[in-house]
Amino acid sequence: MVTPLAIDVTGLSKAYDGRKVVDQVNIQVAQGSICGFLGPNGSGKTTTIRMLCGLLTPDAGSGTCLGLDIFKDAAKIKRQVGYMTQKFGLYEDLSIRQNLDFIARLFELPQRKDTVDACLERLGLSARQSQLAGSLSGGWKQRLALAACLIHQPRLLLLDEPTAGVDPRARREFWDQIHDLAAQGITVLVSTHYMDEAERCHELVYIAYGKILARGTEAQIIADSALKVWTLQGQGLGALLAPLKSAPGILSVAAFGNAVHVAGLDENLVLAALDKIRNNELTITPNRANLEDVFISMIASAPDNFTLDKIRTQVKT
Ligand SMILES: Nc1ncnc2c1ncn2[C@@H]1O[C@H](COP(=O)(O)OP(=O)(O)OP(=O)(O)O)[C@@H](O)[C@H]1O
Repeated sequence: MVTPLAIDVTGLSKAYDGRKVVDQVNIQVAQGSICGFLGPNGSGKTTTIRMLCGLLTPDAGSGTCLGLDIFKDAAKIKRQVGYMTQKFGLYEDLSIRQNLDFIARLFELPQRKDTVDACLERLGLSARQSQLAGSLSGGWKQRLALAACLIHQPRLLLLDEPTAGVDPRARREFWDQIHDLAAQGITVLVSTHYMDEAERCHELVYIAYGKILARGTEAQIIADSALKVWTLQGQGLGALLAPLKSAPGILSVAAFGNAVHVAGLDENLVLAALDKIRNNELTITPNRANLEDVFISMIASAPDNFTLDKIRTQVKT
């Protein structure tokens, strides 16, 4: 049986002041799947998410969220989607329970007290329910924010960098919750800058300069990139980084602990660059690309719309 799509949009576009910040974006996410939405700052993730949940009207495109038309049924979509914004959006001078009760009123949920109790219980917030939201640590604030976007039992969660600034343990607990929710059939589209979180997603979409550059599972994206990577270890690595970065054909040079990853698409060019710095102190071994190598290399080789815009303006004037 084919799993229905919770998100199925084509050609989504949005421009601000004549500049396309989301450009012909297609996203399909199967129901119950966790899709990681990655991309550098300003690449269009928030704008896309806001178009999906009906908060922003696309300039162009078509499609459905939860089977509802993103243009005609925006109000209905909003009621069935949980949207967690980048910034903590709850009332700091209300307690955890009061915040959840407030949201339950907004959604006009029946049996409000029982609903809030169940939500507190589900997110492990019952013992802290009287604590003011403003006095919570980052991890607990994030848990409350997740509770707030789950209270009306949405079928789709749109999470915009939900774990920014949260410690590793709280992040791990958060991701365990996300997987529990997906196992219950809830679909999740989550934007993140953390590669370990990307690895916990069922599938990934990578956007840069408003355009989707890659999609698929982690393994598919790495294989499709055809990126060649070598690992360098040894003395004096620090001094070699600058010359390597500027060598032709090198798309990414990154230190990982005591090793450096050097990546490029053209094996001959990378090997030529490595030959120039080769010495007896260095060990150079071919390696498997990781997601970070792939994404950094994609940015290095992607056309920068904003630079292009600048050039076009200069040409006109
Ligand atoms: N209301 C707006 N008016 C003008 N420009 C905007 C507006 N909202 C977003 N932008 C611009 O659109 C581009 C995409 O922004 P968006 O917030 O969608 O990126 P993002 O991928 O979510 O970034 P980040 O990872 O930093 O959150 C940016 O250049 C941003 O400055």
